[in-house]
Amino acid sequence: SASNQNGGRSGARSLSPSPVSDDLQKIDVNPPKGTRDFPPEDMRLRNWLFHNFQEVSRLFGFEEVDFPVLESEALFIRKAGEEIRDQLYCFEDRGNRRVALRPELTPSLARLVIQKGKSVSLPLKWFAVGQCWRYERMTRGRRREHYQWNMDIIGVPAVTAEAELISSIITFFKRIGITASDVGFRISSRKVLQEVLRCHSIPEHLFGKVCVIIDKIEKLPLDVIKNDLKSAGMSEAAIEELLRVLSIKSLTELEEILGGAGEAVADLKLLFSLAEKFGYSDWIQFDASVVRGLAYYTGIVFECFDRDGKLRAICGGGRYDQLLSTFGGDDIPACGFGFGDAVILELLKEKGLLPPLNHQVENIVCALDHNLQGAASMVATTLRGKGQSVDLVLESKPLKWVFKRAARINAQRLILVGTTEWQKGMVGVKILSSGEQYEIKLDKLE
Ligand SMILES: CC(=O)Nc1cnc2ccccc2c1
Repeated sequence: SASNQNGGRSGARSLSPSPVSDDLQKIDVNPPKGTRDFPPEDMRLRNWLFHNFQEVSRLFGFEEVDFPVLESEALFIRKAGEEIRDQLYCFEDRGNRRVALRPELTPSLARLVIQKGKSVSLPLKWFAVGQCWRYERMTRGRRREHYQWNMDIIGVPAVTAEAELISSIITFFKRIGITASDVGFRISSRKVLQEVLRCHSIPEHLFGKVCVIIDKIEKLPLDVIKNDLKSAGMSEAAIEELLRVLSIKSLTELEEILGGAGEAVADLKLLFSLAEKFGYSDWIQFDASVVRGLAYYTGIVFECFDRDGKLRAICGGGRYDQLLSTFGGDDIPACGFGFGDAVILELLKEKGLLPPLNHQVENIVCALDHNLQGAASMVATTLRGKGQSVDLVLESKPLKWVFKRAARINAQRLILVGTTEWQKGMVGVKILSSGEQYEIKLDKLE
């Protein structure tokens, strides 16, 4: 039946109040505090970055997984005084459930592994790229969300897993033009701390909390660190020994202090020898002061830093052999890393390595007469059927407008549908880079 544009409701529509008139105030067009929109130029850069994350994950044989951004708050409640806990974006939902926007991906991954149980065979090599959230008082003006690339190997106790993960990150860096003179990895093992704490018979349950305190050693004054360690239950002697061990800068020295029998030294020696075989020795260094700020790491920990020292850690990770069992799962070893989308872009900007990305379209199709709009749609559909991208001009516009739009969208070709040509089943083609112009039968167009 003939109906007007809006389905015959025009009469009714003009009578009902327009939504804006209810209250004249304009909505805030900016995104919520600490969050970002991704307009096309930013989305192109994000897609380029994520494509590289995904390509490297593919090269390493990892499978992609994803989880809800909303999780039970319980997944992230750890009593080790972590910053990530203080800033949890949590709330009570309409069903009175305590929920949180995930601040990281690893707990969700652990949850899914446990949920899958025996139905998956180990080892698992899973990756995810997901948005993570924190709620910070905007006093610090920092972002409340970022995207993280995570790679995890579940079910491999040997440090061959950590060596593989570090290799994947270096593969990523090489793909985007970052070299070993731009960044490096500081590597240590929390088993170093563990052995010191055991020597001073510090109870195991303090381990996570001590690590979280130590992780702040570069950010807080030493006496504050010492006080926190004391109130965490460490003796003066234990604190002194711990701080001394943390200042060790070589594996040889570490072996002298801890002896060659411990797992810490053995793990690190094996990791560094594997690095040699992978060919990335000049990307890594031992640094006993690296602990990372997440309570659940139990072994090797690493973080990537920019050698100019201008930026925060680019990425970080480590072994978390107890996380699954703390969630009630089996005692399954695991290790992984998180790689945020913010610092890496700052580094690429610094290095002049941001890729030039612009919007491209192969064809812009335009009817030269409003009676040929249908014909133009057929031409667009034919080209799209051949895998060609088409920006179809949807209203009758002066040619000047069409050329301007063609330039703005970086069209390679202008396809003109004119009456005389169309009667011969032909269209006009203009190659916009060369200006070359010709007519062609539609089915010859590709
Ligand atoms: C540099 C940056 O944006 N960091 C950042 C931003 N948002 C987050 C959100 C959750 C957890 C960590 C986060 C870290």
